Amino acid sequence: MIKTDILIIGAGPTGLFAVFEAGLLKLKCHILDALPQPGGQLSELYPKKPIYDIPGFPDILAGDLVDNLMEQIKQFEPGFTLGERAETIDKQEDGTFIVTSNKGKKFHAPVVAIAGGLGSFEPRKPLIEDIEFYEDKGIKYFIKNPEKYRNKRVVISGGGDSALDWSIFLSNVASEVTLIHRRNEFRGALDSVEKVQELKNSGKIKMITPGEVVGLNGAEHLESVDVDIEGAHRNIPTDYFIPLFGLTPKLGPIGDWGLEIEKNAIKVNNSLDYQTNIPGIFAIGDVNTYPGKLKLILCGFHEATLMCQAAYQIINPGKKYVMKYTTVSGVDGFDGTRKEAPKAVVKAIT
Ligand SMILES: Cc1cc2nc3c(=O)[nH]c(=O)nc-3n(C[C@H](O)[C@H](O)[C@H](O)COP(=O)(O)OP(=O)(O)OC[C@H]3O[C@@H](n4cnc5c(N)ncnc54)[C@H](O)[C@@H]3O)c2cc1C
Repeated sequence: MIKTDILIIGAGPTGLFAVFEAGLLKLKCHILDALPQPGGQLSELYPKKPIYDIPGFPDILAGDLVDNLMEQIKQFEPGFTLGERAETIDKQEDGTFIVTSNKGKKFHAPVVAIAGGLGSFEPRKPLIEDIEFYEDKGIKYFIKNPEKYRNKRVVISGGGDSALDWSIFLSNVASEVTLIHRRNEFRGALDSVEKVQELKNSGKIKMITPGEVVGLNGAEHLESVDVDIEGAHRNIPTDYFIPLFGLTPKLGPIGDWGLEIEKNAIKVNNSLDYQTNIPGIFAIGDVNTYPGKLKLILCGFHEATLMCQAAYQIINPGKKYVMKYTTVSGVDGFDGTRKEAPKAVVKAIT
């Protein structure tokens, strides 16, 4: 049994930053994630994409943000259990919780913070015969490492941001990019649509609209796709077919924990601390919902911060906590490290 102060379910940016904020309050965290690596959507869906709305970073690659968060929390020595899914939760008589993973591992904590994001990632798959046969033999639903596609022929289908953004990105990597969408209009950001149009005009990508991939060919590996273009059929030789039709959000087992759920998200009390209808269980980041909710990384950071303050009160009932700036108090890592507050600042404020 692993014992900790806060069990965090989900190692996305929200869960990772919660470790830092908890550490400032001298609370220990253990993180459980179904994926084999930390970072949530950032590592799984777009590690090589720049993010432009992280305060203080004019731009930062998603993968680098995850690396930075891991570096920032190292001093608080969080425990990690990766590649295991939180399956069940049992409330104990003393109000604490025991969470059990799908592999039978048990975690005991007075506070559980669900930072499960979209839940388990389930790509929307097109209904094409034999599609399962070609999975990992030329069909990909996520792009993890764009280098895999260097000098390869790629067919992307979809009409949203992912399809547009990856077509733009891979136009500089792949030997040939063909973007296929079943309508003439795209749903993505206007500047991405314009960029794709420019790339098409300059011959850097091919575009087929309206069109739909309806058949897959190849003996051992995908060799070509059949496209229906308003009733006419065309065969396009390709090494990879990447249907980017979005993800079906699935809360998974957490959906059966007795939490109030609204549209696949966990309802929380946003005016205070992101606590759910079960005291001691919090939901932070993309997984929660409340009036005005924005699914953004920086909002997850904020929610994690307030959640930790409330967790402190549950773990240390009646103990008063006075918030101090890190510039004033410094940071005492659990690993014995100390980041000193600058002396001049301490003097000016105390
Ligand atoms: C293509 C794309 C581009 C984006 N660009 C931006 C941007 O520019 N700026 C921005 O602010 N946001 C952006 N976002 C949104 C941003 O990625 C999310 O807001 C952010 O990832 C939410 O973080 P999170 O930690 O709450 O959840 P997630 O990142 O989704 O992480 C949740 C983790 O929980 C785990 N998990 C779920 N259920 C369980 C379970 N039962 N047991 C164990 N583990 C579980 C999952 O495996 C996952 O690792 C983008 C999203 C996408 C898809």
